[in-house]
Amino acid sequence: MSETSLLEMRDVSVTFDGFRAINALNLTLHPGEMRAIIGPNGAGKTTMMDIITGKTRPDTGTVRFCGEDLTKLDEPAIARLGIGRKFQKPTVFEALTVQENLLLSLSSIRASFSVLLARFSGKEQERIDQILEITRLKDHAARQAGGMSHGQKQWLEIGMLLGQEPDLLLVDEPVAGMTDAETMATAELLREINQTRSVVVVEHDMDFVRALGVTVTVLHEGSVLAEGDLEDVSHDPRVIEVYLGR
Ligand SMILES: Nc1ncnc2c1ncn2[C@@H]1O[C@H](COP(=O)(O)OP(=O)(O)OP(=O)(O)O)[C@@H](O)[C@H]1O
Repeated sequence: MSETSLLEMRDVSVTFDGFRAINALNLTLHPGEMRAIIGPNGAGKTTMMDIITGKTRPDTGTVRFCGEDLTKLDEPAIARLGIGRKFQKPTVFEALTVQENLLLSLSSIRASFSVLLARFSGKEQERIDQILEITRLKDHAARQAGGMSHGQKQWLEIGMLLGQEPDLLLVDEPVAGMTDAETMATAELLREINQTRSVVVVEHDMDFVRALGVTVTVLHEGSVLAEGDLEDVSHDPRVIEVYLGR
């Protein structure tokens, strides 16, 4: 592993029933970096996230995070190392308030409904307030999560991920189904989070990816097809052929 990498995937391949979903994939993420992953349907984006989080084991190759070999660890161990994932569909506790959802997510508290009945410390309230601020949910703390808009639920779930204090956040299609204003606010929100944490975000929405202003990795047939600024990769004839020009 190079000294400057936070996450390094080398020659990673995985085959499902003879179909090679990830094919000699190489990816290096530097500490503090935010990376956008794009690519057509079936390119292997979700499978790549599954490999990083330990949900899928690669057939060959290495995956290192802070020097640790992730292919030897299970999902809870990888989460404990500091990798948190947000799936596409929000899965907040609808019957609880925004604040209660965040309280349950805090890494300092053992997630259990009994914590809702117990007193929690000023330090925990302080962290919840910080997360409410980052996720633009300060004015909604006492609202029931089920009554929030789709975009607000996504922000709450990003907030719940922050509650686990991961060093690296993996975020899967966060702006699908959002309004344009929510999409731009989400780009801003992730940029703020990226001031203190590393982020890998998979997204199809090019306006959102442009607003992130970060290096883009284009996946195609399980490999990296191109990498660079969105402007550069979007002018790459190979990328136009397989993805942007369709
Ligand atoms: N468990 C599995 N068993 C068999 N095939 C799978 C499995 N998981 C993924 N695949 C296949 O691997 C390929 C890559 O899928 P993956 O979901 O990683 O792509 P993706 O880039 O995330 O696509 P999308 O943008 O549609 O979410 C697809 O052809 C998919 O059908």
